[in-house]
Amino acid sequence: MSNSSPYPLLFSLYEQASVGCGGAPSLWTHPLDDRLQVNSLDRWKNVAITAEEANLDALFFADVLGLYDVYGGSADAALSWAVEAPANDPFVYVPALAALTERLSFVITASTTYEHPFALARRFGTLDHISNGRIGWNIVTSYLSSAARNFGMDEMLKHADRYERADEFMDVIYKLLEGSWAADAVVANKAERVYARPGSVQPINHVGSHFRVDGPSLTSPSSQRTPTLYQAGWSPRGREFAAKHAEMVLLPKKDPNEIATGLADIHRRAAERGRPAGEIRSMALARIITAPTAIEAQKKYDDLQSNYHLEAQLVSYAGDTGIDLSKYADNEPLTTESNGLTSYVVKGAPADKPLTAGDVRRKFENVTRGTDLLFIGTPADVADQIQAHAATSGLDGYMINPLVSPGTLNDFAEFVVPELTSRGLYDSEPKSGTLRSRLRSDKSDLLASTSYGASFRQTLS
Ligand SMILES: Cc1cc2nc3c(=O)[nH]c(=O)nc-3n(C[C@H](O)[C@H](O)[C@H](O)COP(=O)(O)O)c2cc1C
Repeated sequence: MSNSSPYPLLFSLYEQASVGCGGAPSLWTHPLDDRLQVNSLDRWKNVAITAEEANLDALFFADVLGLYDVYGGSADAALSWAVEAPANDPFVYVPALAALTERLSFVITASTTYEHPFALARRFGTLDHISNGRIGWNIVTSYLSSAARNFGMDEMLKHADRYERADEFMDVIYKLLEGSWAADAVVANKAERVYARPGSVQPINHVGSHFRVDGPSLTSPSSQRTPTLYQAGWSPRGREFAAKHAEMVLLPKKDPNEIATGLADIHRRAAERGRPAGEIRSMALARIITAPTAIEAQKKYDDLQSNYHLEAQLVSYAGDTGIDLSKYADNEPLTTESNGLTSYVVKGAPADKPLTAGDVRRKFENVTRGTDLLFIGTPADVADQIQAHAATSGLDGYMINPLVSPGTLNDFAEFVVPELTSRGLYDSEPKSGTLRSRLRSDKSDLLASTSYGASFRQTLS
């Protein structure tokens, strides 16, 4: 475990301002699902308030910047199935939701490939102020060619180039948010007629391969300064990035032993940079199907299965990986080359038997997908499964990936939270403070002194 005491576990809610949320792209068609209300703030208010009342740590917003137009060579199927479409801007929802809640934190996905670090630092700085430090950033490099074409590029950057740009992006963010305003910069004294000490606010004069930014930051330091940093790199380059920057890593795997090995590798890489294991917390996405009895839970599963559609899943797979299964017959061997989400490519066939399109289709035949972590059964069964998974994987917590909204969240709050609480696995006491202070054992609001980002404080303040 990454912390001295692994319990209680952390729990957040995974969402996307979309109808066909990535993890369950056809289940918005379920009669009880309310995702068609994506454009209504009331719908999001209900989600946020339920999450806050259940004492989840954070509401996480995934995001994409283009349509899923790989399957069948067009966006038709993605639009028809609403696969990660529409894609509203989470930055617009979060200030409203922060005003409607007091304790819940919000993690927003933002891309280092298509944002500009100066503008993003300003937006995060402002949001962190008005939410009292309840903001996290899911740092992504993006994987859709359609996004590249929306931002004036012919095709997306190669995987390694995306991470290289991301590293420089982070330097600019740290220079602005950690370095450009010293701790004593804001005086805010009406009698002396001084807001900020000019000498304590310094330009950053950043000149790099991708960005030229004079600075300083346009926002004064917020309680966290840099938002709490989430990241989900799994490739060797992605893990190196996580080891350098992330405070929360999201593991795109379900097998607890595979997760444990990946986590150990990230922690080893972090240790080489002087970062102790406890500085990097960890979560995986989890699906939960629960009801008071095992028979009712199985009925819920069957009901979800009858509203699940393989084609929507294949549209999602095509967008994630760039591999279009509509072009392959079942027995055809499949490429596993990807410039997209390399870790999402279904692999695993022995060398002498290439993976076929049929193998991948079969993997996605059921609603819980062969690739996803599922906890199913009575509340006690689910708690047993979570406990066993956490003990083997070493994860600090789970991000609930709703199958049906708001049903999955309501079931978790009603059935699973009391069971986990009674076992000491869930902290159901209302928690206040910044997002970072909730994740860190020392309760600090600021980046750890051993983090790479903190090094920009000394050089520039
Ligand atoms: C829980 C989770 C959430 C993710 N959310 C997003 C997202 O919202 N937008 C995005 O572009 N990528 C998202 N990703 C993809 C990651 O940012 C990353 O590209 C992926 O895990 C592969 O990393 P790798 O290329 O280093 O293997 C997510 C991954 C995970 C595991």
